[in-house]
Amino acid sequence: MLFLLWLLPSVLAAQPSTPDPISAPLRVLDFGQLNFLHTTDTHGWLAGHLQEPSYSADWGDYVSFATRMREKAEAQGQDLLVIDTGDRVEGNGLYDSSEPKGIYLSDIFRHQDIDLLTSGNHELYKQNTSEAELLVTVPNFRGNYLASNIDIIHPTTNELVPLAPRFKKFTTKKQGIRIVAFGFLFDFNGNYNNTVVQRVSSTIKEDWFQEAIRDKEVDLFLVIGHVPVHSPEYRAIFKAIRGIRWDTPIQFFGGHQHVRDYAQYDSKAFGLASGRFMETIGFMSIDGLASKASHQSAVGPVFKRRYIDNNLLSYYHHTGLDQKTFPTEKGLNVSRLITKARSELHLDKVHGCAPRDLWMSRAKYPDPNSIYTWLETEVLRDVRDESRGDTPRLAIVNTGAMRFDIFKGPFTQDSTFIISPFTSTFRYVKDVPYDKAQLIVEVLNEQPQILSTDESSPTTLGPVEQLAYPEDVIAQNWPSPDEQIPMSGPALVPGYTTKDDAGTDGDDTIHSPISFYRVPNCIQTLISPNALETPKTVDMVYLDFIESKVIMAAKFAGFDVDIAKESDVYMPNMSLTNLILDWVKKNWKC
Ligand SMILES: Nc1ccn([C@@H]2O[C@H](COP(=O)(O)O)[C@@H](O)[C@H]2O)c(=O)n1
Ligand SMILES: [Zn+2]
Ligand SMILES: [Zn+2]
Repeated sequence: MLFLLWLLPSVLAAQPSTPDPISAPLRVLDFGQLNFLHTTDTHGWLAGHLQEPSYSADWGDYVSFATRMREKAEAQGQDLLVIDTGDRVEGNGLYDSSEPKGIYLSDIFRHQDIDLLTSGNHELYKQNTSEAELLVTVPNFRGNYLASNIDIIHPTTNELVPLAPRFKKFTTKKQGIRIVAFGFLFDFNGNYNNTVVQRVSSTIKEDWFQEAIRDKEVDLFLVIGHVPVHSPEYRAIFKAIRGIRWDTPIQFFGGHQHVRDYAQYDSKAFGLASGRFMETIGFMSIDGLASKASHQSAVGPVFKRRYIDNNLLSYYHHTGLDQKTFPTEKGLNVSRLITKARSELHLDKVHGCAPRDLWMSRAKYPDPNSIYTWLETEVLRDVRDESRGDTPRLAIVNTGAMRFDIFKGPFTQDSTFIISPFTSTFRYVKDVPYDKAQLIVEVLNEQPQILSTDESSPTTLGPVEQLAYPEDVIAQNWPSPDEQIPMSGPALVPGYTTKDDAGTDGDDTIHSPISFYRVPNCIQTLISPNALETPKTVDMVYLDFIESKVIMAAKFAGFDVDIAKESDVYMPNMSLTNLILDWVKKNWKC
C-alpha cells in the first residue's frame, strides 16, 4: 500500500540550509513477531544531512523513532531489537573535528537504546580508536557489544583479550523468542597492531562457536556484523550454522559496502545491509518464529525488509504520529546535545564557497562535475615539498580517500571532514622513471573493482582500496533509468531505487532513479615546471594508506627498488584533508 505525503517545508526547516522538500510516496512497514531497526556505517553523521532533506533526521530523532517503534511493537505483543553494525567513526565533523576525536560523538551515540552492536574496520585503523571502543563504547552498551573475531591488547594489562563477548544468548521480552547472536567483522587486515582480527573461516571452527550453534534451545540465530551481506564470510557462517541446524531461521545484518542490500541464503535465512551515513534506517520483521508467547513451533517464517529514508516524515508515517506526538523527551535532548556539539566545534564555520556541485559517482569521470577531476586538475597541483623544490612529481591518490560529494555553496568545517576525514599523509620515492610510475598506476587501476579482498588478503595484490560501490553491488542494487516506477501525481524526488534479492520494493520512499558512474581505483596528477615536456624521472608521491599496494604494484610493474626502505615523508604532516582545505581557502571565495 502506498501513501502520498506532502512534505511540509516547515517540518524540515529546523536545518538551516535544507531546501524545501516536494513530495514522497511511501510504502508501509509490515510488523511481525520480531522486528528490527538497523544502522550501519554512520561514520559520525549523527546530525543527519543538513543539505539533503531526504536524510535530514538526526540521532535524537532516531532515538525518538526507536522508542515509538518499540512502543508500537510491544503494544501489539511483539518485540523490537535495535542493531548497529559498526563504522560509527571517521567521516563527519562531529567525530573528526574534536580533539581528541570522538569525544562529542560517543556521548551522543550512547543515548540510543541499542540491543546489539559490533565493530567496523574504522574502529580499528588506529590504536586510540579501538581503545576507545574497549574503554568507552563496550561499557556504554554493557553486554550488548559483540566481537566474535576481534581481540585487543588491553592498554593497562598488556594482555590480548576479546574486545567484547564473542556471542550472547537471550530471550525476547514479549514473544519469548530464544536468540543466539554473534558479532563479526569481515576478514580485515588493515587494523593497527594492537588488535587482532581472526579470519571468519577459522573463527567458525572454534569450540565456542561450534558449541553455540549446537544449542538446541534456539528459535533464531542472529548474526550481526560489519560484513557485506553478499560475501564469502557470511556465506561461510550461513553454511556452518545450516550444517548443524538445518531448519532454524537465521537473520543476518551487515554493512561495510555503504549500500542498501538484501541477501537470501535460503528460505529461512536472510541478510540486510542498511546503507551509509545515516541516510538509511533498515527495518526487518520476522513472523512465524517458534515462540514461548504463541506456544507455536516455527511455521515457514516470513521475512520482510524495508530501507527507511532517514527523515521526520518517514518517521511520522511509520509510527502514525505527528510533529507533536512523535518526539520523546530523550530524543529532543539528544538533538539539543548535537546542536550544542556542532556549535562548540564550529562546524558551520565557512572556509569558502563551492561554485558548483562536485560528485563522486553521480558525474562521469573525467568530467568538470567530477570531484576526482577537480582533485586532479586543481587541488593536487598544490602537492609540493619544500625540500624537493620543483622536482617533477606524480601525485597518486586512491579514490576511496574521498568520501562524499561537495554541494554548491558554503564549504564548512564540517565539509572538510565529510569529504575526506583521514589523517593519512604523503610519502614518496624519488627518481622513479616516469614510464614505470605510469605503469604502477595502471597496475593499481587494473585490480578488480570488488572489495572482497580489500585490506583482507596480505598475499595477493588486491584492489587498491574499495570502491564505494563494488561492481557486483552496482549490478544488483543500482537504479537504471528504465527501472523507474510509474507513478501518477507530482514528480518523484531523486534517490535510492534499490534492487535486491527480494525485488524492487524495498525502499520505503519511492524515488526517481539517479545515475551513478564508475571511477578508477586511483587518480594521478603530474606536476612539472615544464608542462610541455614529459619528465624522465619523477618523485612518485602517494598517500601512506596505499603504500603496501604501491609496493606490490611496483613489483608487478618491474620497478626494482625496495620502496619500503627507500620511501620517505613528503610534505610533512600534510594530510589530503588539509591539502584540500588549504586549497578551498585560497581558491573558493564566497
Ligand atoms: N586512512 C584511510 C582509511 C580508509 N580509506 C578508505 O576507506 C575505505 C574503507 O572504508 P569503509 O567505510 O568502506 O570501511 C578503504 O578501503 C579506503 O578506500 C582511506 O582512503 N584512507
Ligand atoms: Zn563504512
Ligand atoms: Zn567498513
